Amino acid sequence: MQHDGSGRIAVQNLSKHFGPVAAVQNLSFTVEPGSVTGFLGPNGAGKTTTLRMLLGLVTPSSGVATINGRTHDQLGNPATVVGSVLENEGFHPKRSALNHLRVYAAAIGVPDRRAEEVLGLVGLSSAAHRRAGDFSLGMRQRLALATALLGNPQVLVLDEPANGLDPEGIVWLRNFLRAYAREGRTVLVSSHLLSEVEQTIDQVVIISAGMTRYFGSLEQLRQGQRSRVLVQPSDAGELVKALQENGITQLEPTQDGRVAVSGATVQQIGDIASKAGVALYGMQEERADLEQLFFQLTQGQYSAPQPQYGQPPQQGGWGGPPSGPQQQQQYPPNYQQQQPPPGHQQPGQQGGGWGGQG
Ligand SMILES: Nc1ncnc2c1ncn2[C@@H]1O[C@H](COP(=O)(O)OP(=O)(O)OP(=O)(O)O)[C@@H](O)[C@H]1O
Repeated sequence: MQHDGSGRIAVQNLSKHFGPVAAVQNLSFTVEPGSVTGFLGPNGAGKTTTLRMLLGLVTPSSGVATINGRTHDQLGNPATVVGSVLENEGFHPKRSALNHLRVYAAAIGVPDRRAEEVLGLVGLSSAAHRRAGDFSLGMRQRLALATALLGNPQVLVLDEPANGLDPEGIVWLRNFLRAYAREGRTVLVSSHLLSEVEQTIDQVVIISAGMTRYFGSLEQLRQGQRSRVLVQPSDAGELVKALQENGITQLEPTQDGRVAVSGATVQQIGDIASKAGVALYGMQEERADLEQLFFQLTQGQYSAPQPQYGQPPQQGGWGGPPSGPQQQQQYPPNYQQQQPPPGHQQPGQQGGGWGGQG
């Protein structure tokens, strides 16, 4: 069947329920060719389920996931459009790497010589005649990637590809994926660790509890990092009151007894404290790194957010009622970017993981 050849992945209002478990809830995002997109979320966020729906392995409860404007079953010979490596894919342990690839090459109708080519692409030529059962985890991942590449696909979907790779392997994979994307192809890489893929990806889709939390460029996410000031006052209650009276309301107690103030400069805080007669014993500016931000965006899946000042006091005024764990994160508000940046205006998409094209 014809498809539009765009290389675009589109996920639109995708949901999947397993009995009472809402694994994926109304996810929408798009992944464009020419860049590496990270598909990020904590364990159990719904990444694998989303990727499996994209790859035609799980039927959505509602919504649709397409590649080139088509669902997986409409792609004709899918291995020539999308190569994937999903978790826990096995190889016949006694078969050599080359023979494994030849079997798959025959299955998708590509010539035998392609098996040798892809072994070279993933740096496994010297192990071509070794049994896959004797491979290390890193080598098995390379072999899975080689399998995914057999059909020379326009789209590559990898589930947690860095698992089992040594540092050298991670650098190699990073360079490989970036070069692949530079050829105008689409690369979607899932991970539960932002730090693991931060240097590889340009775009990012962040999900938590089956819902989209952020979707856009990594650069934009970086620029939006919120800084805060950690203040050690003589009287926390008085300082909080004074700041709130001056319209500064993003205040949280820290575990070490300080007050974390967002949305105000050191100078503003100092001036307000001084006018209120509150002595300050120290102020420290803290800039959230990307990993902290990722955690903030996704932590609602398992734990209640940090307590905040300002709402009906509890526990001596140190704990306002947090938003519930399943709510969209409130921090920072502009990160709930359901509106993608320019070039990402299409409704929904998602991607997959390490899935050797079977
Ligand atoms: N076949 C299934 N039957 C029942 N529940 C399932 C099934 N597959 C996934 N789930 C549930 O759906 C939710 C999302 O799981 P999923 O594997 O998609 O998350 P994930 O983000 O890929 O997590 P991880 O990083 O741990 O692989 C989890 O609560 C999981 O237990």
